[in-house]
This record gives sequence, C-alpha cells and structure tokens, in this order.
Amino acid sequence: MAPEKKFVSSKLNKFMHPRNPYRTPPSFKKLSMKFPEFRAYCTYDVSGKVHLDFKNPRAVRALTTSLLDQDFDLKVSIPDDRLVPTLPLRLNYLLWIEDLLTHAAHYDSEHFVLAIDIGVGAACVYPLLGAKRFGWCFVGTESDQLSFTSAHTNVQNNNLQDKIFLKKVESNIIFKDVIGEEKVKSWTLECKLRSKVDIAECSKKCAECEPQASQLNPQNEVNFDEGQVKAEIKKTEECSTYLYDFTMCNPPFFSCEEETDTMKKSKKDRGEPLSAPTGAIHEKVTEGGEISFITKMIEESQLFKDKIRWGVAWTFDPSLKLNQVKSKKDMATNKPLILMMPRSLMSVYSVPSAWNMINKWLHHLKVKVQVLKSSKYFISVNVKAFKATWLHQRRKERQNMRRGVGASNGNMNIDGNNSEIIENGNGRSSKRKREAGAETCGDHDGEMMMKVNICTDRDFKTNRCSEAIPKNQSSLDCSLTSSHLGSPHSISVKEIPQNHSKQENLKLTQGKDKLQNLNKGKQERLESILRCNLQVKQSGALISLEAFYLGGSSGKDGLNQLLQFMRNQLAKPTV
Ligand SMILES: C[S@@+](CC[C@H](N)C(=O)[O-])C[C@H]1O[C@@H](n2cnc3c(N)ncnc32)[C@H](O)[C@@H]1O
Repeated sequence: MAPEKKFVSSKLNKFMHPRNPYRTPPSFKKLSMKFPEFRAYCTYDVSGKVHLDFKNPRAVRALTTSLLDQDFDLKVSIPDDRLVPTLPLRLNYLLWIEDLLTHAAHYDSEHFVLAIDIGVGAACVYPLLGAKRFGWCFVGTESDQLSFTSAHTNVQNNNLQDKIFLKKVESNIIFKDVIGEEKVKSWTLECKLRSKVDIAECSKKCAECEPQASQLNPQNEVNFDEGQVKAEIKKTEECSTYLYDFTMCNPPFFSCEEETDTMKKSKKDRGEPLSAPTGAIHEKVTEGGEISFITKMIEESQLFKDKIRWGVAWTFDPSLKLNQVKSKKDMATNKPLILMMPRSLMSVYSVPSAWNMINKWLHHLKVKVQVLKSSKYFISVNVKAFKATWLHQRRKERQNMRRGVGASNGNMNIDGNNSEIIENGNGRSSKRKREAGAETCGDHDGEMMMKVNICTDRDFKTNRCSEAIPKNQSSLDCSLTSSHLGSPHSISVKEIPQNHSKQENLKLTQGKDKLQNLNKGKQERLESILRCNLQVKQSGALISLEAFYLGGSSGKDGLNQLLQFMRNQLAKPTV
C-alpha cells in the first residue's frame, strides 16, 4: 500500500466532501523535497517510496504545517503540546458550511461572510483556512492563554489581521462576552465596511446606510475615527438583522481525563488509531463533556438569535434549506462515474492530452469550465451547464448533414433561431424566445411544453414588468426578480433617474454592478441543469476520467448523459 494511503483511512475517505482536495492523497515525495522539516521525519524504502511515522506527534505536526504551506500558502507554527489539526477533516467541515451558505437565500460566492469560531486552538486552523480558501472573515475565541498567543502569532504571520479577530475568553463563556463586546463590534463593522460588496447590500437593505457606503474608496482603504465607527454600529444595529453568517466549533469532547483513556482502549479494540494523539488535556476535556458544551452554545444562541444565521441542527432562519445540504451519507454514496481513456485516440498517452480532448468536447458543448487543480498527472475541473447540449447530438449531426451544414463547426445553435433553452424550475428544459409576455414554449427534443411569463430588460427599464415586481420593492430588488426569470446574462436593473447627483449616480452604478455580480453566482446555481467535477488522472499505466455529480436539475441522469456523449465521441469522434 502506498504510504500516502494512510493519510486518510479508506473508511473515512468515503465521507470526504466531493470538493475536498484531499480525496486524492498528497504526494509525500513532493512534500519531502519541498519541506526539510517534513523530510526530517521521512524514511525511504528500497523502491524510493516515502514513509511517515504517524505515531510520532512531531511527524504529524510537520505534515500538517507543510501541507498548510504547500496547499494554502499558510505559514503556521504549533507549540509542542497543543492539538495538531488533521486538514482533510477540517476542510470537510468548512466545505459543508459552504454548502449550507450556498443554500441560504442571501448567499453568493461574492457575498461578504462573517463567522465565529469558538475555540480556535493554537493553529487557528478554521479561521486561517476559512479566510484563505473561502475569503471569509472570522471572530475567533480561545480560553487557553498559550493557544491564544500562538493563534494570534499565526494570524499576524500570515497578515490576516484584517480578516481574523481573536478574543481571549473565560472557559465558562461561549458567546456572551463576545458578540456584544465593543472592540469586537467595532472590528466586525470595520471589516464589513471594508468589503465593497457590502455597499450594494447595504444600499439595497436600508436607505440610511448609503452615506457610509460613499465614504469608501475603490481601493478599499477605510479610515474611520472612533465616533464614526460608533455611529455606524448604531445604524447597522438598527437597519440590519444578521451580523454573523454562521458560528462553528470543534468542542473539547471529554468530561474527564479518564474518559480519554477509555476512548483510547475502545479505539484499540476497533484497530490501531492512524495518528498519534496530540494536544493538551484542556483541549479535549471540558466540564460535562461536549454535550454540556454544545448545550451551552444552544442556550446562549437564543440571546443572539438575530445576530447569527444559525444552521447546524437548529435554525431560526427559514431561508436556510437544510434539507438540500449534502449529508455524510450522500457524500459516501457520491461515487464517481468512470470513463477509461483509450490509448488509440491519443498520439501521446498522457493526462494533458486526454484533458485536451475532453476540453474540446466541453467547449463544443458550451458548458462553463473552471480548472481547480492541474498537474502532469491530475487535472480537476468544475463544470456548469445551463442547457442539455449533449442530448441528441447524433440526430443534430444528421440534420446538419441533410441541410449541408458542416458537421461540427463548433458553433452549436440549438434550433437555429434566437431561442434558448432555459430551466423552468421543475428540472425540465423549455424553449424561450427573447420576447416579452406570456408565450407557449415548444417541445424541444421531446421535452415538455410549458407556458412562461418573461420580462425582458426593456420591460424593466420601461416599468412594464409591474406584475412581477411588488410596488414596495426598490429598483435593486427589481433586478433580483428579473434574474430569477431570465438567463444568467439577463440580469437587469432599472435605469438611474436623471435628477440624481453625480455622486449618487456613481454610488447606484457601483451598487448595480456589485449586485449583478452578486446575483450571477446564485443565478448560475438556480439555473444550472448540471454541476459536476471532472477529474482526469493517471493510475499506473491507465488514464481515467472520473465524474462527480454536484447538483443541477437534470440530476445524476444529466451526468450519465454527458458521459454517454463522451463515450460516443470515443467510439466515433465528430468534434
Ligand atoms: C478540540 S480543541 C479545537 C481546536 C481547533 N478549533 C481545531 O479544530 O483544531 C477545543 C479548543 O477550544 C478551547 N476552548 C475550550 N473551552 C472554550 C471556551 N469556552 N471558549 C473558547 N475556547 C474554548 C480549548 O482551549 C481548545 O483550544
């Protein structure tokens, strides 16, 4: 067995989040060449394979800090006697939260996210990863002085003090002295104001917030005096409800030291633990154990129910669609569809040339492709499709041939006129014309007919869309309504009235641009027919394509159809 396989046990690996980069174990060889501190704990067998002694806490620490450096550009130090976080599991938690946020009505990938992490630990792992990988801001608490100092140093060393604020707390307190505390409030507000996205959000939410938005310059430089910040806090408290998007915690789990021994013994019965246990006793033990800790969190949450979007096992926020978030079971059953890439079609049998071929197909299908990871032996991409362009390719091919059109001109027009296929919300596609009003959409490739009411950009500008927009909604709300009806590219905002001052116009234009971006991500999720990750990898002498379903109204059938299109291309290339 390759030593990297020990990185995450096979049992755990099936629970790894589909977007977790450590589903594929890192190369210890590469890591040992890059990081001498990691190399110091490596041994090499005759075949040159690298082995790490997972029973040695120092080796485990060197692995974590080297991976943080290599994969996230984070320089982290962890004192000898403090907990060493395992990165795959920490990322799983963060990715699951990202899923939760994605399903919250307000969230978009460009949205400003502010979170609380209770008990950051000496590494400060969640805030550092959250800030670096997802761009989130954090207030972190810690009750242990040594861990607090170490976490603080890690934040400073990575120059993330604009995104992470740490507070030393007493161990009998969770949120009480944190959320309402003046310094925390000032920092969170400054942090929020620093975010340009918030300008659009604020101006949309509450007209009184607009003066503060105009104080920001495009470079994001914020210089507030104490009085201003206090005034802004008051305004924010009056006009906004939620300040924090979520709170997270990896609590100390045991109620006494003896319990940790019992756990060790029962773990032994279940087989040897993979890694050496690390951490001081107070990091693992708390009065009453984790049940008492979490109970306290739930009790205190009621005091701050309108300040945090609660969403773990309980929520006060109806916009959180918890039932759509992937469960561990879903993750475990999210097996990839696999396509073996044959040698015969490639002059050089390598991952890059296999990817070139696949990329050409994806380009032909006009899907959105984002490269996540790329190396000589592994390429991972995220794919979003808004139309089932892979369907009935052969039929289209034959029709084109009959019409005398070049077989694959790379310019696929679904039906030759100015129509497009849009999602109709029930998972089926329907044809839409770029005209206003109610219209019957024709049957397309055997898909269902439906009637849709469409407002165009022109309707919004001329206010003809009165049916779709309640009278009390602002012009920016109008754009949201429009974006729900149209394609990702048809977001529209009402024209800015002529009698506004130049400054106001600029503000509104900035707000409009931001809001359009803000809506784009959410729009894509709402309208996508298929979202999946594709991984091209070399295992031994073979190259394969693994396809993971992530979402989209076509369901896993959509992914099957996409793969069938690829299989057809391998059998009889037309692209
Ligand atoms: C299991 S460790 C988790 C550390 C880190 N979040 C991680 O996942 O690696 C729990 C941490 O919570 C801290 N802690 C315990 N009670 C706390 C409290 N009431 N408020 C803040 N931190 C606390 C401990 O000192 C310890 O660092």
